Order: sequence, then C-alpha cells, then structure tokens
Amino acid sequence: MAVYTEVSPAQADTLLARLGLGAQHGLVPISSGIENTNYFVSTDQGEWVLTVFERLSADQLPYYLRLMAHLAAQGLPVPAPRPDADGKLVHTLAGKPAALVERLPGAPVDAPDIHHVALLGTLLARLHQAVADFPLHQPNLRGPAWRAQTGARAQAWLEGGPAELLQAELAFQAALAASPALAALPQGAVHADLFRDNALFDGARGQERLSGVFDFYFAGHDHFAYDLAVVLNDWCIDLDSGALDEARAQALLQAYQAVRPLQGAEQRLLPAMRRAAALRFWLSRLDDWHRPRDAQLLTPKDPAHFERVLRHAVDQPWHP
Ligand SMILES: Nc1ncnc2c1ncn2[C@@H]1O[C@H](COP(=O)(O)OP(=O)(O)O)[C@@H](O)[C@H]1O
Ligand SMILES: N[C@@H](CCOP(=O)(O)O)C(=O)O
Repeated sequence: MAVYTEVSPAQADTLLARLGLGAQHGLVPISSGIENTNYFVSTDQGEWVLTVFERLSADQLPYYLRLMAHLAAQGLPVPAPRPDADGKLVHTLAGKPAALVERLPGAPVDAPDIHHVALLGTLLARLHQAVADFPLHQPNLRGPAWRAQTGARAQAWLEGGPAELLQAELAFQAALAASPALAALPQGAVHADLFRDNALFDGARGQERLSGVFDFYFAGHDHFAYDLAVVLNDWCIDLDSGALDEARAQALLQAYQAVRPLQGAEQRLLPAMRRAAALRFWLSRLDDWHRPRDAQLLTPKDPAHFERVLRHAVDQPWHP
C-alpha cells in the first residue's frame, strides 16, 4: 500500500551509515502492502527493504525480526534483518521503529498453479519445523480475542445475510477457541499472513523456484493448522467465487505432508481452521474499510472476498 511516513534520502543515509552500509543511491517507495511504510533501498552493499512500522511498537518488533533471523540462519529463504553494531535489529527513523531487511529476488505470482502451491506447501512445512527451537513467544495479535472484539464492532457495519453469517461464525469460533481439542493441536511461531503477495518466485516459466517469503509482521504463536488454513484460503481459492480449488489444495497439502505429516486432529480441525482464517481476514478488511488510516499510496482490500470464502468454507467444508 502504502506510504504513511515519507522518508527523505538524508534520513535513509543516516540509518544506513549506522548499519555500516554507506549512502543509498536509490530510495523508492513501495505501493503494495497495507500495514507499514516500505521503501526499496539500493546501496553499494546490496539491495534492501526499509520498513517503518506504523502500528507495531518497538517492544513487539524483536519477536518478528528475530524470527526472520532465526529462519534465515537455518537456510530458509527468509530476508535476514540487518543488525547495528550492538546487534540490535530494531532501529528508529522519523521517530518510529524501523528495520532494514535483505531484498529477495523474484516476483510474486498472481495466479499460482499446482507447481507453485507445491513449492509453497514444502516451504510452509519447513517453516513449521524450523521454529521448534525458536525461544521467543508472542501471541497471534489477530487471534481469537481480537476476532471476538473486532467482530463485535463489525456487527454495526453489516446487515442481512452478512450480519447473520458474522454472528453465527463468532459463536462457532468462540466455542472452538474454548475447546480442549483445539488447545491440543501442535503450535509454534507461525507466519499467519502468508498470502501469494508475500512470496516471490524466480526462474524459467514452469520451472520456477520459490525465492523467498517475507512480511512476518503478523506472525505469532498459533496452531500450525491455522497457518496452513491461511495459506489454503489464499493460494488455493478461486478469486471470483471464493470457492476452494481442490486440485491446488490437494497439491499443497501433499507437498506439506511429505515434510510434516498432519496429525489426525489437525486434519479433523482443518475445516474449522479455514473458517477462523477466513473470519480473521474478513474482519481486518472490514476494519480497514470502515476505519481507514491516512496514507499517500493506499489501496484497501475488498472485504466481500473473504465473506465469500467464509461462506464457502461453512457450506462446503473440505477435508484432506
Ligand atoms: N524482503 C523483501 N524482498 C523483496 N521485496 C519485498 C521484501 N519485503 C517487502 N517487499 C516488497 O514490498 C511490498 C510490501 O511489503 P509488505 O511487507 O507486504 O508490506 P506491508 O507490511 O505494509 O503489508 C511487497 O509486496 C514486496 O513487493
Ligand atoms: N493479507 C491481508 C492483508 C495484509 O497485508 P499485507 O500486504 O501485509 O499482506 C489481506 O489480504 O487482507
């Protein structure tokens, strides 16, 4: 999206000097994304992405940045944050917390096919395995409590069928959140927003390589099956209807399970997790729509898409 905070070349240079990177010779605002201010930064020592955090506090950021550093250190294609001389990953720019991470090569794929989703499924399973020894803990800030609170507010913005759907889903999710079956699912630090616009591919057509995944700023402690549901709901959805594309879903799951087989309970609760994930993004999009923030470049995302995804997930639950 969005550029909420304008960064001058002089401000960027000051930060780069602190990080031992010299001056920039390119500072380009990024229009995609909706949460933070992002710039591509070119230096003699490589290409970077500068993020100025608009909602997250400096206290919350070490979790995300250390998670990225942890995954990158294990050889996963995740951008490593640049530390300062003291090893700190959270910096300050224009009075706000900021980070500089490696710019990954490649481009996003708008219409993923079986090949792309299989690569993503493999990587997702590797991410879930790699956090076993990640020492930090932070809750998913878009988890059950946020969904209940935002859902209550969103009732005022809806009427008729959508309002009924929301009310019923909030009740279903409240019961699920309190259930011992859910609490027993395997969990850890998960990305929680791994949409197709947060992954890059490079290489020849038909033989693409997944060059990396980024935007860990919604990461948090949650169930691996929830993270998988977030991914299924974006990578394996027909964007016109909101229905699940079963061929892509099977391919993604098969690749995932070749690395990390799902437990029986995870398989059983996957339909409910898909509903939780659809609700989460329906609510955040409604919230952004009805309570917009100022930004120079901002394209709000369509809430109705996730209403359709949720309706399909409720009416036609899909079991692997
Ligand atoms: N590490 C990275 N490597 C390459 N491109 C990136 C990287 N991080 C962000 N981008 C680019 O910046 C855009 C916005 O980033 P994103 O993290 O999704 O923003 P937001 O957090 O504001 O939603 C992405 O769509 C991508 O084009
Ligand atoms: N993926 C979310 C929006 C979060 O924005 P991002 O650009 O940081 O992924 C959605 O599609 O609603």
